[in-house]
Amino acid sequence: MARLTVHALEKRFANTAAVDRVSLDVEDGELICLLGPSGSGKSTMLRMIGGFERPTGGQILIDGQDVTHLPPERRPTGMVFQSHALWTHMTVAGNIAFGLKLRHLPRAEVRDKVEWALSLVGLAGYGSRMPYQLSGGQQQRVALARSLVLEPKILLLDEPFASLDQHLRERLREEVRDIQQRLGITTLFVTHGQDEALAISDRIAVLKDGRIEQLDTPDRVYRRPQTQFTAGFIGTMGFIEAEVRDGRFQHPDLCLPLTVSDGPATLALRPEDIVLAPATGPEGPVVVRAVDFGSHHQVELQLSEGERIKAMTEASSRWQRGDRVRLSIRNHALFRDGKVVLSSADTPDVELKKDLIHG
Ligand SMILES: Nc1ncnc2c1ncn2[C@@H]1O[C@H](COP(=O)(O)OP(=O)(O)OP(=O)(O)O)[C@@H](O)[C@H]1O
Repeated sequence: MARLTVHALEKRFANTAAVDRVSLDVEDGELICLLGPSGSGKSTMLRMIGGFERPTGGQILIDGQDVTHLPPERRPTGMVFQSHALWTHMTVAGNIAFGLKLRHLPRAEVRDKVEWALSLVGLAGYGSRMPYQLSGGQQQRVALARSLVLEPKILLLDEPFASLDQHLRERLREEVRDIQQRLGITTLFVTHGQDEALAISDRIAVLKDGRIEQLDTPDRVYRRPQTQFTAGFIGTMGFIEAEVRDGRFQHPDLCLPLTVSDGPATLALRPEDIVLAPATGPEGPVVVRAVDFGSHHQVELQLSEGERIKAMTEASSRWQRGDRVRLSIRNHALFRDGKVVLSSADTPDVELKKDLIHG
């Protein structure tokens, strides 16, 4: 068990800050996903923590010890990269034992630890195989075992399953989460997959342009996004722009009372927070696409001002292209200048929480 503290960590390449004075505390046994679009600085941050990239500023502490300037092999960290990078001329057991042999451990101890690591990743009995005799998923398991066998205090995973197909990726990330929880190992996991982050994290750090936009539990990142960027990046979100005047969001398709000051604002709606009913007149949003996903339908709507938003409806719903609807809204959030000014999930006001029907 260990605690990782990153303080004002910075990496500048010429004029750009790939990581821009980021501070982060990862608690004992916690798994934090670094989530963000391509180029947001996730890998650079992880590589600095692992010792593979030299910071241009800031500090990295593990259990209070400053490791900022130590080489990778002198840090209590284990890193797994996107490409497995196994030694092709060595057996699976040889790959896993390599780091232990550098530590000059007795042969019997090495053998026991390799067996332990192999069974931990579900590859008991595979020790004598060569890497080319394994599937991509099995090779990544070996890469994970090779890291874990050294019993690092901090596990660093850089998109470890990005090259695998979706089903395998889902299975492996669940296995990694199980192993991580069983060992109680403090972990940073880089991904640009929001599903992956939501599925396995204790907390998610949403990165944008080298900075943390929001650091929160998956539930809060999804339901209480603090910035419009986070709201749009995690899950599906529809945005509608209009004026707030006289305590109402002034949009022809929505009659929404809001307790915020007057001025332009952006309303954000999740598909599952929109309820559809048949329109009572010739006006209102129109269905432009209805897709059957089996478990539910997704209905794309064009609003009166031309905006498009998505609604999720029950599998039994029968909406078709061209249908006119009226909207009811459950949870919603309001943004101004990219920052949240109101989130109905945070509002104790019962009036705001009950369905609001177009009036
Ligand atoms: N060696 C380098 N030299 C110059 N710029 C670099 C170097 N490495 C990374 N960068 C830049 O730093 C920024 C962050 O890159 P980084 O690889 O950390 O992002 P990322 O979020 O991991 O992206 P991805 O998801 O595509 O891997 C990018 O703008 C990238 O172009």
